[in-house]
Amino acid sequence: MYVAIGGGDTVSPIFLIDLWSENHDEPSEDTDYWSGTEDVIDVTGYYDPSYLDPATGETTTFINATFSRLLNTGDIWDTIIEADKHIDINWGYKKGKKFGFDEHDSYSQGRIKFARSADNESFSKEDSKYFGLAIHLVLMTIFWTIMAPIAIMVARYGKHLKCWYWCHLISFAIVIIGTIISVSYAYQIHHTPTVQTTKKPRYHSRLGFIITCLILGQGFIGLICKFLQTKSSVFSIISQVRRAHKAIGYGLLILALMNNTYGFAIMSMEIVHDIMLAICLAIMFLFELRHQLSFWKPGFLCLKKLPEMSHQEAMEMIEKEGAKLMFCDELVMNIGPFITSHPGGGYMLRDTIGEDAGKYMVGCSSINGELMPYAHSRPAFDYTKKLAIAKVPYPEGYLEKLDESETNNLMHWAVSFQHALNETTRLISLSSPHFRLSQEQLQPSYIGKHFKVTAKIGGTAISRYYSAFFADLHSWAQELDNSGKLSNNYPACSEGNLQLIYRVYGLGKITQYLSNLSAENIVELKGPLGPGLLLNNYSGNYLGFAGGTGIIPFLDVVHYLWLSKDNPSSLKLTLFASFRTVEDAFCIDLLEETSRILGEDKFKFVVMVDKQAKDMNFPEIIKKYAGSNPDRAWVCGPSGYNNFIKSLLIEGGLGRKKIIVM
Ligand SMILES: Cc1cc2nc3c(=O)[nH]c(=O)nc-3n(C[C@H](O)[C@H](O)[C@H](O)COP(=O)(O)OP(=O)(O)OC[C@H]3O[C@@H](n4cnc5c(N)ncnc54)[C@H](O)[C@@H]3O)c2cc1C
Repeated sequence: MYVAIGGGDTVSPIFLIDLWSENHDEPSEDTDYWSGTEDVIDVTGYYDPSYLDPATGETTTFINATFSRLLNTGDIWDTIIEADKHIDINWGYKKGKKFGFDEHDSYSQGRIKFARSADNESFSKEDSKYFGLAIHLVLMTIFWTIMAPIAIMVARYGKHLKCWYWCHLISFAIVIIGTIISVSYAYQIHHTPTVQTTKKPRYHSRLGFIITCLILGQGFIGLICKFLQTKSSVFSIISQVRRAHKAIGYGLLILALMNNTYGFAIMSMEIVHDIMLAICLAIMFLFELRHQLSFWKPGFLCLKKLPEMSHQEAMEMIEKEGAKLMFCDELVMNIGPFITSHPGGGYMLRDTIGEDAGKYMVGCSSINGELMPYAHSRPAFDYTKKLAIAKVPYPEGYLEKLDESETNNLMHWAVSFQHALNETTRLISLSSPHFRLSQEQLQPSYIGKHFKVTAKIGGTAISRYYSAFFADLHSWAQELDNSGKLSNNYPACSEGNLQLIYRVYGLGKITQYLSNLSAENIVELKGPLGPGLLLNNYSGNYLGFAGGTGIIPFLDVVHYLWLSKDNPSSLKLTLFASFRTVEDAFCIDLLEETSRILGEDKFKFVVMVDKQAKDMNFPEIIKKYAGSNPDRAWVCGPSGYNNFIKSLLIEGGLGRKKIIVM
């Protein structure tokens, strides 16, 4: 209930009007509302603008107003006054002739008790309700304009930080609990029947109610999301729950910021709110811009300061210390703190420790081959830099640099020639005026490394990886081919040229691009990259599993065995090669003939084409070989194939650390 008291600039009678307002807007008369009645009765008193205060002897203004009102008027637009209980009262006044609500010079609030006896009367200048609502406003501002955006930004931009999850969880736990308490408190001190509420308070309370219900659910979904990311390996469920959590989170933030707008408007403090909201949105916008465009790249700058670490050293850390390391091109990443934060689920990273993740990042492989390959976004590539703990130097001597100013990060090689090994498989020979492939004796550590080919296709840069090899297939075939049995379809390797073999896919982006290149066309390359076979010396007993073009890294091992046939060497390889069709197979006669001449105790070669694998009970054979305790097993093929072989090897008793998945 408002009671407006009006007067003039001369000693005059006063008048009072019974008004109602829920917020700090101009109130309307009760009679303007539905079923409202004028309930101020028996008004007497006067307004004296030059009243002589007997206490101070000074002239001042004085209002004397006496009126009656039933404690319970029965009008829903009047507060029920309970006798002997404190109620809140606000007042404002102004000097001047004009009567209005927006020009009060002074205002304040307090508490008053309408007492049954004089002893019980009380009045104090303090308004508990106003104070309570002000606290609610401050808390909601802190929670939703500061803490919630920080918690969201930590989750969006800080997943590489160890503490991000706890920051997110604790911040939101505070926001959730704080909101529920503050909203309940605000409702307790300010519950008003819906029919009495005007537009802004009504929207404010309804939105507040929706937010309070949603935040509890959101907290619960957040915990489920974390549980699934940590424990589950069902990608579709993880991704749906994560998306729901994200969508509700953003929705909640928008609703809460809208509701803060109403809250501030009710308190007539729009300007404060607008400034805070503008700052909050500007900060969020800048962070997002940076995230999307990477215009400020601390990760990139830090890269130069990273210590160097070889693939071997990183693998030792994995084996001996249980470090959770992974490679991405030249970077060594510590993915430990990130495992359960990976949007696709922690299982994806757990399964690929020790592997080069570049293939998953660029979208030419998917985990276990179960999903469609997914080309990661630019921000995801930035994460690899943030997670990097070291940089692998390019192997010295692999490529001879003819021009020291050139870098392996971005090389341009020209096509010398392309040669069809079969209907779908091509050998491409590349030359460069700035680089030459090593002509020295082949270092074991070079074997199995790959190069990254990048091309702009349809305006987008697409990258794929291709294994390089050193063996000169032509002279190898000639040396083997005493009886003229070989197909002799092998091109001679030009000195210093880089050789890649690729299978052309009908819809394959990069293989279509490569197959359309002619002599002298330029190919953009980065490399050599990847751990390769991690061979330290030419000794040991190894198992090799090659799926399709996965046979390429093994060519150099077998070629070494061939070249060293007259020297005693303790290197032994058993190689299983699988092809989908006979037409897909290549270099088979070369490897079979080498095996026949060297003998199976040096190089055993088993080649299978699709159905053959079933006929010969391939899984049992793999398990048997795994049980023969080789020094290491190399698995190189599409990710589905790799995963299949890896699990059979583990089932057969070979330790995970002995299996190198390429
Ligand atoms: C370390 C490493 C080394 C490698 N070495 C070699 C190598 O030496 N030689 C070699 O040939 N390959 C190699 N690969 C594989 C190579 O990187 C490419 O994945 C392969 O050449 C296909 O690339 P692409 O761009 O032509 O095909 P992509 O465009 O990636 O398509 C691949 C296949 O998927 C199909 N496909 C694509 N998109 C869809 C879709 N939306 N729906 C259904 N099907 C689709 C295509 O038709 C094609 O059959 C290697 C991979 C890795 C990780």
